[in-house]
Amino acid sequence: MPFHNPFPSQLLAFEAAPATSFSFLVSYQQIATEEEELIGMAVVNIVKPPIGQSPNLQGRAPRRGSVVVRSSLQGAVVGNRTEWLTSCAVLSSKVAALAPHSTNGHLALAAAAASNGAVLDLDPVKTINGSARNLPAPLRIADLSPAPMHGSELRVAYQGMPGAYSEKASVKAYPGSDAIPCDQFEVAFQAVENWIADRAVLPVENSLGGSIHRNYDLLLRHRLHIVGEVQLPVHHCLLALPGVRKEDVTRVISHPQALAQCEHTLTRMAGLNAAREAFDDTAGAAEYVAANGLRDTAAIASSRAAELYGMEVLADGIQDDSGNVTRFVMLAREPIVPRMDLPFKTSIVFAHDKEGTSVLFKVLSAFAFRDISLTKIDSRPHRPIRLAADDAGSGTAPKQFEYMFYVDFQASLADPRVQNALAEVQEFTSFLRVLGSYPMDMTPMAAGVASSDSSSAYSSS
Ligand SMILES: O=C(O)C(=O)C[C@]1(C(=O)O)C=C[C@@H](O)C=C1
Repeated sequence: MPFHNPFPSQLLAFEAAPATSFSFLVSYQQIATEEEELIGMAVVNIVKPPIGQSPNLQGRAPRRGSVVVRSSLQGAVVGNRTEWLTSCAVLSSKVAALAPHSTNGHLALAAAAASNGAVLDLDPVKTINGSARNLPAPLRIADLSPAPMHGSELRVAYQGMPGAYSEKASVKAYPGSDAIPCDQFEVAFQAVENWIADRAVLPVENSLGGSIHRNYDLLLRHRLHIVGEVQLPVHHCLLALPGVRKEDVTRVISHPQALAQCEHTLTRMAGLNAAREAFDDTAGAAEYVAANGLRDTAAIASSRAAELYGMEVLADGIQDDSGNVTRFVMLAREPIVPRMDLPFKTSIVFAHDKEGTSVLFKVLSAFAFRDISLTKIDSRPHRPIRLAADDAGSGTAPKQFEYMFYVDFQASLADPRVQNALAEVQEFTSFLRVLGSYPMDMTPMAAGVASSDSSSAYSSS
């Protein structure tokens, strides 16, 4: 798999074939010398046993570096698709958490599997004194099969664990697809870039918390295209282990956006006096409380997370505003063909290297004079952002400027008004990139299906 390792350790990516097996790439480190040194990477393959059979009955002889075990997760492994995905995510996060602290990565991976019940094949990739990591892997017959073209086979990467709102958004965007959990936003981007997933669905803004800046930075750093949007009503619950009362809780953990969206309600909640602590994602917070048997900690997450991780709902609907909505974008390797017969939105980012506000005024005028409505404008302070390679080499890359401006407007790139406006904008700016032109999510907030990339067979409309 053509990976470079941007992270110091841990889980790098998932490759999901949930019907039969589940693979992910994990790196682990030697910390015995107190210096964190990468000692290996492994492709870990969890094999799903046939229903009703235990793993060691399927004729897979345990090989060197493999373990065949039966224990607590076995029931989930042979259960339905959701349980299978959940157990893959839980098991892989445990392996990723365990491996870096070991002086023997193989043993650590094996031990993690043994404690969770699965057949685990370790296929180590040499990294010490060897350069296997940098050599291209030989093509296999499976690599030549065409990319999946039907909704049921579409692989959609999202950040978080099963039960996260991003998972729900992925399912809303691409009904019938396989949702692939990723531990970080960057992993979801890489999963699409490396053909492990076909799409990524990532949150970009929330009606209470505002923009999710990390993803705007990543949009600029990577070369994926926005091919759709989906808006999801977010209904938060306060979850705790069965029998725990609000009075027992001293700590509430969740994704920072979720904590922000519930801040006032938590402060006013009778019987609750708890510190807040940030966690990677809402469902991950619930799983952490459950897995560690924490009776003094509650998590803010969805009711689905409560079901998945065996938690009880202490309080329901705790977001500060009942109209709490998060907007997600769908990302793909290729842009879609913009259309004029559907309500379309276009997202751009630009920068300028001139002093003052006149450039911004001129850019906005280019849209205003053509009656093009803006739906969002946001700015990010300039930091030394690593741009996608072809932006950096184009000669239009930003040099000295103070802000990157992100603008969404309600029109298609196929519209001549938009093409004229962008031609004008390019004259005032030192950097301009169209992030995508895509169908607007017109579904009523209560339920329904999003507008998705209309050029593909995955279209949900
Ligand atoms: O943690 C999750 O469940 C997520 O999907 C992430 C996220 C976010 O990043 O904003 C998504 C929707 C909610 O607004 C809260 C959290």
